[in-house]
Amino acid sequence: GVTEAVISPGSRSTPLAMAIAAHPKFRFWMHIDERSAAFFALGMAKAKQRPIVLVCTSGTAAANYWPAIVEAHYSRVPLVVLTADRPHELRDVGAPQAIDQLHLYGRYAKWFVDLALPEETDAMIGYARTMAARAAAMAASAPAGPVHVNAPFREPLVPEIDDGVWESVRSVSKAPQVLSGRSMLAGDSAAMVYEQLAAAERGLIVCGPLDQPGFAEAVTELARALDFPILADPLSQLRAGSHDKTYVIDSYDAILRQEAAASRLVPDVVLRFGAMPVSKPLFLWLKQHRTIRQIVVDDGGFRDPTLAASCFVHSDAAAFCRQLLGLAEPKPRAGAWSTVWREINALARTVLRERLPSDEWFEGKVFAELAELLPPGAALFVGNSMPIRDADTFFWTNDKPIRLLANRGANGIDGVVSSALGASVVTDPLVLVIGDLSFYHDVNGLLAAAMHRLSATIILLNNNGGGIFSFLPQARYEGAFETLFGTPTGLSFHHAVHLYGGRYAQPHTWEEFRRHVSAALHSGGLNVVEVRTSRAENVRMHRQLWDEVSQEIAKFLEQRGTESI
Ligand SMILES: Cc1ncc(C[n+]2csc(CCOP(=O)(O)OP(=O)(O)O)c2C)c(N)n1
Ligand SMILES: C=C(O[C@H]1C=C[C@H](C(=O)CCC(=O)O)[C@@H](C(=O)O)[C@@H]1O)C(=O)O
Ligand SMILES: [Mg+2]
Repeated sequence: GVTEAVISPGSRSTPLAMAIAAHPKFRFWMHIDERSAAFFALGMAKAKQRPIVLVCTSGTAAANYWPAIVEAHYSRVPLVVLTADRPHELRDVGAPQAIDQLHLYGRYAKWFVDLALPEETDAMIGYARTMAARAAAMAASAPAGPVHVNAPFREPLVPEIDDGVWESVRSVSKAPQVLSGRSMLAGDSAAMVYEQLAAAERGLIVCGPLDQPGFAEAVTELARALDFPILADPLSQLRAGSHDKTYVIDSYDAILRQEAAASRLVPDVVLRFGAMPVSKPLFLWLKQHRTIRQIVVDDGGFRDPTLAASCFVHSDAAAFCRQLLGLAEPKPRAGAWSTVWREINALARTVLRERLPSDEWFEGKVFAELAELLPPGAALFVGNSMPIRDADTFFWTNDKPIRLLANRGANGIDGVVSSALGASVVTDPLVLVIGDLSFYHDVNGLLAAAMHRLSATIILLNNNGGGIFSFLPQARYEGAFETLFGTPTGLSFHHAVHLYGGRYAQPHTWEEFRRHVSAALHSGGLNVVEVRTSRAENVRMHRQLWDEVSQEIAKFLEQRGTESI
């Protein structure tokens, strides 16, 4: 089932590149810069949810894959990394373009193999096929991630390809796991977890970054059965779509910044699916209240930075929801708990939406605008730093099926352009919202759009530096701040956009913004819409909105009286 590859040019990788080019079922994309190539493959694999092959030659070409492999490891994206290498006799003897590629990516690769040199015998061809199937299966198996296959070749490197070789390869499948009676693992997880959920008076479901078809329907049905509100991260795929959003809370980041609300809305139990959400107020709240019983459902590992989870369930998220639903007895709850969450959420969202500036530029407003502008079926790729946090606060629930993607494994500002362009191969139209330093960091990733005629609309939020640092304590150190943290570049990005054959626009009003984005969505190709903002103004407007939300919530709680919620 692996049929796509991203290949970077090299000589030692000739056998791999020519075999893939000749293979009747493979599609491949050439990418000259291996760092961008790896992020491009990452974005494609993230969107396809299937392993993508990377091919490069030996030397620092292979080393350039590193950042994307780290991101793939932490965001659980399947990659099969094929690095060509010198044969053993040319290793560590001063031969050209020979670096130590053994376990090059360390523990960031789920599996590593240094292949035997090729031999044209049935046994060795069988070995190669088994290694290929094993690599694909290891990359795809939960938790998914990158695998590294190091492939030494001797000269001559040009292969003689006989079309007869394309016979079916090995297959790998997985049967449902049945726990033995002697298993170290707890018994029937669903029954054990359901018992805790049913006993709770104040339950919450927290959905972190997850991208699993069917999960939104399953978890919202579970929320209704349990009468538990769902705190939905923008990357949980619960913010947009046709599923029931009655219980979906989308403004919890702003709500939990309000002390009175945060202290009165503490749950008894939290059932969390996937990684921790982006919201730092949510993370600090869960970490602070150690009485909350936290149950983490994940497809493996122990992702709990609060260090307070009492129970880990390794399972497919949607399947576990269905198991819990199978146990759920209709137990109508008074509804006060979920009602107050929904009322406060509606209040917070209304204040945020209504108090958005109508004329001034404000970075958060881009997400409120995109929720209206994006057509059903679009993908929204969100850059790290402020864009992902603004998506959390200002991309509210809506009924259009819009898929939200980001590189939240290691939260890097590198490779974001390339990852978005890789995803654009899978989902069209695709819009990327990215900051100026992140855009600068991977501007040469735009070559992929020119080389492969890709379509993507890039909304470049240019506040001339690292806007997020203005929200942090470092901002108080006037002297060093701009030099060490703001790092303004003063770059005019339209030159770069034109270098890669893109269309560039810089709107001066929100009406022009809407017109340029709509035109880009219809025209296809590479379009960059640059919005120039001020970091200082951005901080002021965020804080003003947070204050206004807090004041309105305080009034709401006062009206409700002091009774505990
Ligand atoms: C590869 C990498 N280098 C540095 C950082 C630290 N970092 C996080 S956000 C940020 C600034 C991002 O600036 P920009 O892309 O303009 O977004 P803004 O903060 O302005 O929204 C930096 C340097 C990082 N996360 N990843
Ligand atoms: C720039 C880096 O990332 C840090 C940026 C902001 C985070 C933060 O504290 C945001 C506060 C908020 O959302 O209210 C910070 C964090 O998550 O602790 C990130 O580390 C960096 O280089 O780390
Ligand atoms: Mg910036």
